[in-house]
Amino acid sequence: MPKVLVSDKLSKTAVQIFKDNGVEVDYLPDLGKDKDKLLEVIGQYDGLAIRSATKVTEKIIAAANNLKVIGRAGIGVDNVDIPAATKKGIIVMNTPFGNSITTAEHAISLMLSLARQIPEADASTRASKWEKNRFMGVEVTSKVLGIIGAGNIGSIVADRAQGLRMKVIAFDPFLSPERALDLGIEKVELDDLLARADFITLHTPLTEQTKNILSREALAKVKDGVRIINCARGGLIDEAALYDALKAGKVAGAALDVFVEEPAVNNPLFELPNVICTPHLGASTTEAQENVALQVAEQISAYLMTGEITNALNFPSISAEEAPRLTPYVKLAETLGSFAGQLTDSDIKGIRIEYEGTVAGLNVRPLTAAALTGVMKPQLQDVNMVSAPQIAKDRGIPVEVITREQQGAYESYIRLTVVTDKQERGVAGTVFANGKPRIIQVKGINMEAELTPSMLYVTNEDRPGHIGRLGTLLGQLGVNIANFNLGRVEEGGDAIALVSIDGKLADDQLATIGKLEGVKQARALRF
Ligand SMILES: NC(=O)c1ccc[n+]([C@@H]2O[C@H](COP(=O)([O-])OP(=O)(O)OC[C@H]3O[C@@H](n4cnc5c(N)ncnc54)[C@H](O)[C@@H]3O)[C@@H](O)[C@H]2O)c1
Ligand SMILES: O=C(O)CC[C@@H](O)C(=O)O
Repeated sequence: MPKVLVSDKLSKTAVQIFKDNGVEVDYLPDLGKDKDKLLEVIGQYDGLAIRSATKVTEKIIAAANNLKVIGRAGIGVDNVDIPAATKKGIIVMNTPFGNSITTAEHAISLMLSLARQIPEADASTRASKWEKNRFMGVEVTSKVLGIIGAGNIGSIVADRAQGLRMKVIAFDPFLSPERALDLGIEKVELDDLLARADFITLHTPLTEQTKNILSREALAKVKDGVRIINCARGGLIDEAALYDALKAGKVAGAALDVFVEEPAVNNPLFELPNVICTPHLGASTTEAQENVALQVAEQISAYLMTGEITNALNFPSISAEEAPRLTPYVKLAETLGSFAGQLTDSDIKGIRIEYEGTVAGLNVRPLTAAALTGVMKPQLQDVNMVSAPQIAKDRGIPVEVITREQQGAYESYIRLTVVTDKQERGVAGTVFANGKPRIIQVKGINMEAELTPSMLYVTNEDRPGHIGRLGTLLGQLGVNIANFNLGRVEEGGDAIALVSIDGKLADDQLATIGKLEGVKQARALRF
């Protein structure tokens, strides 16, 4: 039974879902904050469910020898070292929609709080000051709201702001004009947004491009008296520059849910009266926390129990319907890769994978990942479908994928070609009705062979007596033949024998076979 650790404070709904799905679960909501303890125990788990407190660093991942999946109950995965997880073959998934409405509502709440200085007015009233003249607010109706990042949350904010009769403009290089039209918002450049917005709200992830998107220079370009809201990530605004702009009155107010350093305890911005702060509460509603806990537990369970992949950030999704249809082809692709990988000694210059017929209509990305796994496994023990594409990329191995409709006799087949300096070696296979992979062609030579755990691969010249000599030699070596498959280019040309044998060939047995008259190459293959 797979075992999952919940190391952050997730709704207990998650625990019940894991149990209902047959997954063992340890709910230790404070463990994530204790790096040393986490390092000590992580090796026991197949899955890890987190929010933002657990930092899944390279060191934690290195110690996570059984870990297959990390699930973030939320959106941002900046607390997970995704490249390290990918290299180790660990799926990283999030729940991209579960807290979007809640976060958008928090942004709107902060905007209205800024407009009417609600926190300060509240504090003053409780202090028995009744400062009715001090708190003069602004209306939001007809004001321009500038949204930076119009994705899931940004577009919900746009919708709610339109309900408040605001004019919404957005800067998002990935927002298509059609989508902007659908949302009823005006797509603008950043400088235009800075110059026109009465309120600016940020909804992008923190990336190299978005870091300090509200920099000192950008803040110098804003409309005087703008109000800024950040419910996305600390680091999108240059906090020192914001401090100066607030002090100078260039920015009338800022409402911040997120900070460069979190937990934020000594942030200079706290001194300013025109700043409203919340402690990263964007996703903190009962509804959102139920949603994300439920989703992450379902997603992790599905992956561990059935191989279904949803919302993975480092692997293509595989739906519950697709998973059973893909399984035999995953096996075929990995087997073809393994076949070619075991026969490849020199540097790989490229890999070509052709999908023809029905298989070409499936989601071929997992199949390609499986084929690459097969090719690389003989050289690298720790490679799997998650890490293989990245490893191929890191090693500069170009991977070409071709899909086409059925042209030949087979309803479906996959051909994998490994290109080296010396040659191109192609191997093709299909899946028969029993779901088992079968080889149908090797190096352009047609043959039909089922792949069994232990095989002998021999290339030779097609000469009379060769098969007899090979059979006799195997008998003399005490090797039992389970199946003998043959193919040749033409009479007297290159030929291949693919022999299923019982047990494993020893090195000296293989060397003896290699010396047999007419044999060009002899290899032991394991599947
Ligand atoms: N405060 C919280 O508790 C809380 C809760 C949920 C999400 N978040 C954060 O909110 C942010 C947005 O989440 P989302 O679900 O809307 O993400 P999303 O991926 O749906 O949307 C992000 C948008 O940003 C845009 N973008 C990317 N780079 C950009 C750039 N350089 N300039 C302008 N736009 C750019 C993208 O095109 C996309 O449309 C994330 O950082 C997420 O972590 C915070
Ligand atoms: O888990 C949380 O409270 C915050 C989540 C939020 O930052 C997110 O990116 O989803």
